[in-house]
Amino acid sequence: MTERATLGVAVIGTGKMGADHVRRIHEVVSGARVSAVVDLDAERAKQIAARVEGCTAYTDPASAMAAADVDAVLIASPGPAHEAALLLAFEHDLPVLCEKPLTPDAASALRVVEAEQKLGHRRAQVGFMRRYDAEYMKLKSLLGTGQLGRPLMLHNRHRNAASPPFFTSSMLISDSVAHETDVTRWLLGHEITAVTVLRPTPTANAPDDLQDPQFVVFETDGGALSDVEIFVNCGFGYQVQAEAVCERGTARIGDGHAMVTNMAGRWGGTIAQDFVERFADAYDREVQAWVDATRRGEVTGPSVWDGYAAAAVCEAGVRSLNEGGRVPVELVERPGLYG
Ligand SMILES: NC(=O)c1ccc[n+]([C@@H]2O[C@H](COP(=O)([O-])OP(=O)(O)OC[C@H]3O[C@@H](n4cnc5c(N)ncnc54)[C@H](O)[C@@H]3O)[C@@H](O)[C@H]2O)c1
Ligand SMILES: O[C@H]1[C@H](O)[C@@H](O)[C@H](O)[C@@H](O)[C@H]1O
Repeated sequence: MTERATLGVAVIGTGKMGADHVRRIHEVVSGARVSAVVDLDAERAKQIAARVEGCTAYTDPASAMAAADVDAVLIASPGPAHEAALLLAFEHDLPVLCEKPLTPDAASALRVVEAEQKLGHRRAQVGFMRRYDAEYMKLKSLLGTGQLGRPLMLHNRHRNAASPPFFTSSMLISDSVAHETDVTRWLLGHEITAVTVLRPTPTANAPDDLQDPQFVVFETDGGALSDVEIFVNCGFGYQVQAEAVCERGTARIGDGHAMVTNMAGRWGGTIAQDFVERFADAYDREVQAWVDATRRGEVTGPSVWDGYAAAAVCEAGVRSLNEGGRVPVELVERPGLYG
């Protein structure tokens, strides 16, 4: 298959993540250029477009996707807007990189799976970027060697310095723990079969009515347990850690000891302050891999099925959060398109 010339990408949503992806495609990634940006906020779209020569600002995704210089779409609008943008991209048969979550609930995610199946070929990759993080990749490859034996448990910690004003208790699951649903499925190669969410007394540092932190337990069809401490107003920085406990040993990532200093009777390092800093390399690798695959006419990386499975697990998690107890996860049969 011949490689396409430079890929013209439309970035939909130019907030924190979308603006960072525009910078990435413009300055870091090879083989692509930002030919369009879309934001409901016209002023914001114009400001971001002005950073890239030849980039047009739009306020609606349909006009951008119809433009002659748009070959592919990167969706970075909020989760509830993803379904409409994905279905529109499929109508134009355009390749898509869609930020997580695929959609915020299982029914809408399933509609996306069905729409892609109708196309008859994979078109979209979901932005579960931890699969491209050097530390997670090392852990995945170690588990793959079998040296540690069968994984029994996975302990995950996911801490944000502060949550944005629009964050709700359900979003700790559907927006944040969405990452650990994918990490658990990907690292262990198991499906998650049930979710239990426990509610410690909230921190006084979270906005009123926000259940923060939460403690989540996943059960898997391979008999493993994966737990997640999700704490989005920890105050001190951005931390993502994982420890696999296996039959013959353990392996841990995310301690972030890039440099340790000793000074004035103390030792220590620094903690990243947000995801843009902590996962910078992973986002670069993810977007480059998407551009390269797209130019080869392929779709690789986390699939729409992975996005649907994560949405179904998160929906069960939100039910457990609101109603209490253990909630089983029901998935439809996996279509052949997803192997
Ligand atoms: N992979 C990661 O680590 C990571 C990190 C942060 C955010 N995200 C994801 O990226 C997406 C965006 O998050 P963010 O933090 O940048 O949000 P944000 O609120 O900073 O930005 C969203 C932008 O989208 C615009 N918008 C809203 N609805 C739109 C629509 N229908 N069409 C076009 N534009 C629209 C808003 O005006 C805003 O500028 C979310 O899905 C989020 O979960 C992923
Ligand atoms: O949308 C963001 C993003 O996915 C981050 O990676 C995660 O740490 C945050 O909790 C979430 O709100």
